[in-house]
Amino acid sequence: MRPGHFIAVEGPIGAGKTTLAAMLARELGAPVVNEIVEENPYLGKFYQNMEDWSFQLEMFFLCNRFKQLEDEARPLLESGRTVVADYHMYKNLIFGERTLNGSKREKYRQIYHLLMDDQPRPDIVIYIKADLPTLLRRIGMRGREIEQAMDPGYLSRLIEDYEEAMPALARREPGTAFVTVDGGEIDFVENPAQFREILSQVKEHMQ
Ligand SMILES: Nc1ncnc2c1ncn2[C@@H]1O[C@H](COP(=O)(O)OP(=O)(O)OP(=O)(O)O)[C@@H](O)[C@H]1O
Ligand SMILES: Nc1nc(=O)c2ncn([C@H]3C[C@H](O)[C@@H](CO)O3)c2[nH]1
Repeated sequence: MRPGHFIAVEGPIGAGKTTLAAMLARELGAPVVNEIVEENPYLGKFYQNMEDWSFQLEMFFLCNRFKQLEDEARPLLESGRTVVADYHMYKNLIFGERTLNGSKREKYRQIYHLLMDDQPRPDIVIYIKADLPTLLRRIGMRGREIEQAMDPGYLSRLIEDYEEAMPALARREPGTAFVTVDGGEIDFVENPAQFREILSQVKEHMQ
């Protein structure tokens, strides 16, 4: 059987990852792995006081993603299915490097490698980039209460972090296909032709 593909959608907060992952999964008849948001006990506290809560929050995301990759994605991929995820494991490092300092950052890096180095890695990554006004508008529209306290400066730094991290990931994993979507320009929700264009690029990499 042709082995399944592991497709990850990435980008800064509110870029449209979950939305695009669901649309792609539907078209490809693939199961989707979504990161856990609602049951996260630290996210609201973190947006009110990042310094106090960053380590707990990053560890929570890391452990949840480890469990999902291990328990959900791996068995599906091993059975030959294609899987779509609304995150790439590398996201943990992007956020961890931004929110953690000193010895906590170093400990977190070590735990990241311990947990993630032997996890299945996506072979197709879709990077949705978007500018600050677009992200702020979407986060506002989505209206998750806890996110309304988010510092726009944090979001703006994350946009820059992603702009550095995605090419770095591409260099580190030359076998991985990257599709970049300009989320400020391309509207895959409102414009079906633009969604089909993304889908056809993904399908090309699945040949
Ligand atoms: N291309 C788009 N056009 C219009 N609205 C969009 C578009 N993409 C996403 N949205 C809307 O923007 C909001 C954020 O989208 P979504 O939840 O998919 O982002 P995300 O990247 O998964 O966010 P997070 O980083 O918080 O997980 C949602 O309300 C969604 O309906
Ligand atoms: N600090 C931090 N580290 C992560 O690994 C991480 N992954 C997601 N998020 C935040 C963004 C959205 O508010 C919300 C949903 O994506 O959770 C994160 N925050």
